[in-house]
Amino acid sequence: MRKVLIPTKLDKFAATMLSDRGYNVVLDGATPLADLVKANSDAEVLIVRSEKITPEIIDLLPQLKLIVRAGAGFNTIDIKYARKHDIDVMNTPGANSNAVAEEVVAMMLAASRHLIPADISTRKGDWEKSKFMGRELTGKTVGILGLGHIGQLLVKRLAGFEMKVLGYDPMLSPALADKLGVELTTVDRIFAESDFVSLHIPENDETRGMVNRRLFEMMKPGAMLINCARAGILNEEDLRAVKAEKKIVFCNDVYAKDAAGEKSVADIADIMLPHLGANTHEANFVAAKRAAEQTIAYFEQGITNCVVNKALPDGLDGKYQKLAYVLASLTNAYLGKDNNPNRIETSFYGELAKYAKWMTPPIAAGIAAEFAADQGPADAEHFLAETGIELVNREVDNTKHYGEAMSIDLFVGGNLIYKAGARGTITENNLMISRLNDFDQLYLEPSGHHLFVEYKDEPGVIGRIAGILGEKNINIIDIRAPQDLKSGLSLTVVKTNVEVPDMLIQKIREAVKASKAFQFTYLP
Ligand SMILES: NC(=O)c1ccc[n+]([C@@H]2O[C@H](COP(=O)([O-])OP(=O)(O)OC[C@H]3O[C@@H](n4cnc5c(N)ncnc54)[C@H](O)[C@@H]3O)[C@@H](O)[C@H]2O)c1
Ligand SMILES: O=C(O)[C@H](O)COP(=O)(O)O
Repeated sequence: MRKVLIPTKLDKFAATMLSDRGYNVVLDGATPLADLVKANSDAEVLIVRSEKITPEIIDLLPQLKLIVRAGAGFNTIDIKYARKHDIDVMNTPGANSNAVAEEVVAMMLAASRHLIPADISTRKGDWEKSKFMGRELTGKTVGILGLGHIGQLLVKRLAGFEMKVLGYDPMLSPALADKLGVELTTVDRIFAESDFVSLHIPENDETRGMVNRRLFEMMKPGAMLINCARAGILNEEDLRAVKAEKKIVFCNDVYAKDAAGEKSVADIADIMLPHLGANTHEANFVAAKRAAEQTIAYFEQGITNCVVNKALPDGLDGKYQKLAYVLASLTNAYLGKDNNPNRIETSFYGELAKYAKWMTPPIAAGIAAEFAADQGPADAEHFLAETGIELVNREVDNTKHYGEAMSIDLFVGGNLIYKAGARGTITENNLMISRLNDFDQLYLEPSGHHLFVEYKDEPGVIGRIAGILGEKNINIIDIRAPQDLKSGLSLTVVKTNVEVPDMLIQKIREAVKASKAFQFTYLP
């Protein structure tokens, strides 16, 4: 009988459902986690909420196969360490999102109408009506960073207030944004134009500290900032530095540690709650039910679609997987949408060679939008085989001294082979593309919008490209122009402040007789 340990205050429904199915369940939300784990070292499943699951805790459970986070955020679980020990980690996406969306609306209203201080004052016997002059939500602008389960529901819950909704989420399609009534825009514009900014992104290596002074300084005076996501995404010191001057109203639900005691944000938070976002009977029940259902489906049907650490080998910097994605997607764009690759050849130099299989998911995602990069290597290999794409990992020559670099080449066709390829590495902690096709020494940082123009080398071409962009007020941030001496071709890569419209690309193509002209925008 598999043992399931639930060392948290989770609705009893999970324990009942699993016991009925024949699992041996220990549910105890009172005993300290370490004690409980030591007393149940034969557990194969751990179902948790925000408890910190460290390598020490994992080491105490030698038979552990699955950790289920009954909730959304899994930043409290060492998912890489779990992967190293072949332990899958899953969350229960969307199970508590309505509770959080409603909490955000409650905070917006409570802070706008001073409900908490007004209650305290009136209870005391004071009558401070003019002190508590409020503001209305209706007709104002709300900016939402992260439009996943919670962000999208928040848009729906706010519909009655007829607000203008600005949003930023690289994974939200323009079509869905349109349907929701969200104007997709930049993070900067969200902070500059919103009366209310609500954060709904996960905490990870990319988002930690991203909400910082630069953004706070852009905020409108008196605007409200709501953090019901994670403490780590916001730089508290930066907020402290500008809060008074900008009169930012700050509502907060999340802390570095979920525990009693003084809170460092106490001096800057206008409302602070003890991580109440998911704390409703309804959300607790749904999260419990989903955790139990997913556990049963995992062991009895092999269903792993909610596993969040499939593509995470211990010891590999995740930036290399992002690089693999960037190289594959850029190379695929170089081929053009009418040329689908049927063979991928890869070279992994230096230490990267031992992580080759872990690059397959981001490569597959880079060439096929329908494949999600967080799937595991086996899923990716299966997907490529099903799609008819051969994957070849080449022997590499490490005497080239490329360091930790990778090349990805895509091939189209049978007899008449058409190919595109790129090589890249990480330098000074940034992604860098060093070769595109046979254009060497490119040294391009893949971020923002790039226009690629390939043409037979002749003087004056870069000037003509710059002139056409300038006529339309498109600003050039950077230009690279390597040559391929063998073919006599040149490549001009222009980084622009905005996307270059198709019509302008066509004009450039004709003006410089380009063999190739396309624009590419990298995901952040
Ligand atoms: N206060 C609470 O009790 C509570 C409850 C649930 C979730 N949360 C937190 O809220 C977060 C979001 O929850 P969710 O259920 O909506 O998760 P989700 O995974 O459905 O949505 C997160 C969204 O953020 C987007 N995103 C990731 N990085 C981004 C970036 N740099 N910029 C913009 N968008 C980015 C993703 O594309 C995704 O759409 C969780 O990770 C968790 O930390 C807090
Ligand atoms: O990420 C989540 O799901 C929330 O932060 C809820 O956390 P909790 O289950 O500890 O309340």
